[in-house]
Amino acid sequence: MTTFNGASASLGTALSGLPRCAVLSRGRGGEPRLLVDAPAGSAEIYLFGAHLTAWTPRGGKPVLFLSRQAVFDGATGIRGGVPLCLPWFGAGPQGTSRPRHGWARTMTWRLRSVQTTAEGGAVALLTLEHDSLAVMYEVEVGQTLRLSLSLRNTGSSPRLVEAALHSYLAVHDVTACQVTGLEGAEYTEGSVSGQVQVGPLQVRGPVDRVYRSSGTVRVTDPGGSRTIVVEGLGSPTTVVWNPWSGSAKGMADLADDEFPRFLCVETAAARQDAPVLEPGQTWSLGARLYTESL
Ligand SMILES: O=P(O)(O)OC[C@H]1O[C@@H](O)[C@H](O)[C@@H](O)[C@@H]1O
Repeated sequence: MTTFNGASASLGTALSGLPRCAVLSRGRGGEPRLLVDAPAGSAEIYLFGAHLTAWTPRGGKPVLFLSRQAVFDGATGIRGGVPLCLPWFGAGPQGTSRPRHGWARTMTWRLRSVQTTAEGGAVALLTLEHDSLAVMYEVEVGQTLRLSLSLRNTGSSPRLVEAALHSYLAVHDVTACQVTGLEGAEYTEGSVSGQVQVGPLQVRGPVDRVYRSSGTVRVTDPGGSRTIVVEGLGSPTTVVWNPWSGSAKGMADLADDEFPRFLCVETAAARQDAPVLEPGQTWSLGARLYTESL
C-alpha cells in the first residue's frame, strides 16, 4: 500500500501511486489537501481533520456547504463540508471535554491510498492514531458519497466513544426545506430531553436536536430542485443543526447571510447511544449521501 504522510510529503513534486484523477497539493492556508476529479464525481479533502470540504456528483451541483469565512490555519476546525467529530461529540458526555467535538477534526491525518472504483469514482483512505485509538476513514467519491469510519480501542481499558459525520448540506433556502425521516423519533434539544418529532421538520429558527434515530433523512430543497438523502450505517443518533441568525452573529467563521444556505444533518453515535469499546474492539460508523432531482 502506498503511504503518504500529509505532514512531510513533498507536495510540490509529483507523487507516485495516486491515480490520475487525484492530486495531493497545498490548498488554502498552505494546508495539504487531496483533489479528486473522477468521472463520477469530484471532491476536496484536507488532511487537517480528514475534512471533506467539497463533493459534487458528476453533472450535479455541489452538495456540501462551505462557509466563505472558513478558516484554514491548521488549528481551527473548518466551517462546512463534513467535519469529523471524534472521540466525543460537543463537549462530551461530562460536558467538559476540549476541544469541542474531539481532537480528530483538528489533527492532521495520514493519507494512505487513493484507488479508483468500478463505478467511476475514487476512494481515499486516511488514518490517525492517537489517544489509544486507531482510526481509519474512507471517503468514496462518486455519484454517491460514502463515508466509512472505523476505529479500534488500542488501549487496555474499555472506553466510551462518540462520533459524528457532521455534514453541512448546501440548500437554497433552509426555511423552504422539508426534512423527513425523523417523524416519531425522540430528541433532546438544549437541556430538554424526551421530546418527540411530530411530522416533517421545518426549520424556521435555530435548531440543535440530537435525535435517537437511525432512519434515513431526506432534505427536500425546492429552490435547489433536489432532495439530499443522508443514510446512516450503524448510526443510532442523528443530529440536526442550524445556528440561525443569532448564533451565526457570534461565529467569526460564518458570514451573517450564510445561515439560510445550509442544514447540518449529522450521522452520529452520541449521548446515551454512544458505544463502549472493549480493549481491542473495533467499531464502525458510516454514511451514504446522494441527491434526487425534484
Ligand atoms: O462550532 P462547532 O464546534 O463546529 O459546533 C457547531 C455545532 O455542531 C453541532 O453538531 C452541535 O449540535 C451544535 O451544538 C454546535 O453548535
